[in-house]
Amino acid sequence: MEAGAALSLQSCSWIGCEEAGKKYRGFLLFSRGCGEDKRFQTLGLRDSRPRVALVRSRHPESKVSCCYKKSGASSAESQNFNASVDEALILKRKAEDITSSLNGRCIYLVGMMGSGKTTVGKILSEVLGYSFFDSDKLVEQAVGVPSVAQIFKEYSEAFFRDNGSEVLRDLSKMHRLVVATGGGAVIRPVNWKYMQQGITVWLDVPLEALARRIAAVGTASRPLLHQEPGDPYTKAFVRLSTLSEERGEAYANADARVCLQTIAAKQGHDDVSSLTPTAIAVEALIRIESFLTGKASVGRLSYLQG
Ligand SMILES: Nc1ncnc2c1ncn2[C@@H]1O[C@H](COP(=O)(O)OP(=O)(O)O)[C@@H](O)[C@H]1O
Ligand SMILES: O=C(O)C1=C[C@@H](OP(=O)(O)O)[C@@H](O)[C@H](O)C1
Repeated sequence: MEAGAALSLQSCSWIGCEEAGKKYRGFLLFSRGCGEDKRFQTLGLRDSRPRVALVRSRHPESKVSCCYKKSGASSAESQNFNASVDEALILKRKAEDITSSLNGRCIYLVGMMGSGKTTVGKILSEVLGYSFFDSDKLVEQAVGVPSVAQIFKEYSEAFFRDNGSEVLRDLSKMHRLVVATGGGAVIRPVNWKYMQQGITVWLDVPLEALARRIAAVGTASRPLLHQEPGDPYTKAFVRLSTLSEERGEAYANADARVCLQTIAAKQGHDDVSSLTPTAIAVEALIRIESFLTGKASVGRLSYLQG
């Protein structure tokens, strides 16, 4: 289903699209003209569980964003995500270059917690004229619990992962979406089956940078980091190291790899913390283009066959 079909249902209405007609028959879709974090709404109960549906984005038109102010950043991490006008133009041109070969296929961003899937995903969605979804937020909506941490606590990690798979399955039937997946989505082979309906992109960020970013915002929203002792940076670094070892092979299954160290090297330095999300988004488009033109693939199916 074209996401736009669902997205075009701005006000209170019954779902009329083909897929919704089959699957979500009889559910009332409503939109309150809300902001970007409320582009999806819980519908109603089917199989005794709430479902999600897409509603119109307030900003469906393609546009270039070049300034991102982080909220809640510590002074050490405090920075404007200022992309230069050049970067913003390069991003726009690159997006125009690949639009026709993308042909509406969805983009699934995978990577460790804090790798920038949400931040970069929003930029990509805007410049491509796609809609953006965070699969964890859709799980929260579907379960009716406001945070992933609370889902882990009240139910279990397995319950969270089951719901994550259902969300990915539903999204895989749609087009023109950028999806920021949860960092652990890659561990379930069935999720790859869903994500490979579109193009998967791995944001490969050094552990030190991940831990720095997570320490800046705290570990409260990331339940897998709660158990470790120590200060937020150490907690994050220790746990992320183990997770990264466990998952390295899984991330490498992505169609395109965006390696921050490589981008920094291209820019003539080795400091990944100076890379703007826009520069990372540009690299993502370059890698997607290489994948589409058959010039590069990190290894589709290798994880599933292994
Ligand atoms: N390029 C970047 N440089 C510095 N900080 C970043 C960058 N990209 C994202 N961040 C910050 O890192 C944190 C995690 O980013 P987020 O996009 O939420 O990651 P994910 O969705 O992969 O968990 C956020 O505080 C975000 O502002
Ligand atoms: O790596 C993981 O297993 C997880 C990553 C989190 O998502 P983000 O990658 O968006 O932080 C969230 O799904 C949950 O805390 C588990």
